[in-house]
Amino acid sequence: MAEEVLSTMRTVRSFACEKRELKRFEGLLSSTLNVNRKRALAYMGYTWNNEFSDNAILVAVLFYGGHLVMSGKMEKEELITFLLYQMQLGENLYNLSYVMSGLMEAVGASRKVFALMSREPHFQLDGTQKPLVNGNILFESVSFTYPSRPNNPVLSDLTLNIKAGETVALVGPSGGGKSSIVSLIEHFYEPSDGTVTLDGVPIKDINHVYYHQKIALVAQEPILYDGSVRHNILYGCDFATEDDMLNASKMANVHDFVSELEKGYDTNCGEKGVQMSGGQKQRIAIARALVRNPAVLILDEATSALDTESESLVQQALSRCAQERTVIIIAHRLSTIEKADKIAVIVKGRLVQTGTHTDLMNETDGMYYSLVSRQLLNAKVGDE
Ligand SMILES: Nc1ncnc2c1ncn2[C@@H]1O[C@H](COP(=O)(O)OP(=O)(O)OP(=O)(O)O)[C@@H](O)[C@H]1O
Repeated sequence: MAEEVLSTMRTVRSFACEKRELKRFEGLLSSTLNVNRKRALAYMGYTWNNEFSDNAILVAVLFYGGHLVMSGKMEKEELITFLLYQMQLGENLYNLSYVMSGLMEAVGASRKVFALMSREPHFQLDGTQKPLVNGNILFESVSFTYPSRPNNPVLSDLTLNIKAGETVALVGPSGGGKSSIVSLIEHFYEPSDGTVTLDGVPIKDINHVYYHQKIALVAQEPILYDGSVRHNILYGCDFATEDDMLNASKMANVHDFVSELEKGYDTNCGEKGVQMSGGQKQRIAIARALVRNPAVLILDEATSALDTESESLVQQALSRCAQERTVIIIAHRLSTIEKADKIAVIVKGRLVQTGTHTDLMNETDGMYYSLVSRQLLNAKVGDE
């Protein structure tokens, strides 16, 4: 709990929840204290019992042994020998109980570790194929349900063909399943039904490392690591040169702001990128995706944290690099996807419309038309 709260300190402070979190922490500490108190009591009982039995046995042995010696049934040397053996045995049993309690503690703690170690993943990343990638992605009658919510189907019988070199935008109401489509393309999950293929090869059969060199994702919430800007851009891309990194940075509009920093590309981004602004994080994440020169580029709300000027610069850069590759864009601001080759409207896990912006705007009773009209209306009301 302490780790979670410390790493989200800004949220805690901005909602003035310090005292509440402190209380929660105290609550957890006092339950730990209760367990420790019980343990101390049990240990005290055990030690008293042990010492009492030890002394009781000694008294009994001395009493009965003394009686045997005095009545001539036993030699006094034999009694002393017996006493010495008995004391040694007692000590060893005492030590054995210590070892046993340590052992029991270790068994309790290791149960979780072994459960994790023997956990079988839902699917193996054991694909071996390394096909030549052009960037055709095909969803064939795909249905999908998250394993944690088996009764909540997210995609139903979805067929979507994304041709190589096309820029395809996924739009639709929030919660419709757009990011889930991206998760399936990224092979974070496997569909419950149907197949997802890249250039005709089911993605589960493609080598994991090879596949992710060809497909790059800029996620909704870009995650940066504690390390330099260079380290973050080149993450998992050992084959890229310094020039590749500079090119990608220029394309993603990172170069200008990094050049103004004292340490340039060696500037630290901080844990989870906390020392960068939201827009800078997104641009670094875009550079990280571009540096590997992917055949398929996925942008999940990738420019949502940018101001209008940076957004248009990044959009220009993205449309420049979109010419040579397949691009899949999810954007809520529909103005950013007007130029896409194809727009797929996803509602409640189903594909309800596909076509270009012009085609879909002609279908005045369609979902896309109403989404665009609503956004235009909101923008107008905002302006007024
Ligand atoms: N990891 C998860 N586990 C269980 N259910 C999830 C998970 N991620 C998303 N969902 C559910 O799947 C449905 C589709 O979510 P998804 O994120 O794909 O929608 P979306 O169209 O991308 O939404 P948005 O536009 O708001 O990002 C939602 O009902 C959501 O609650």
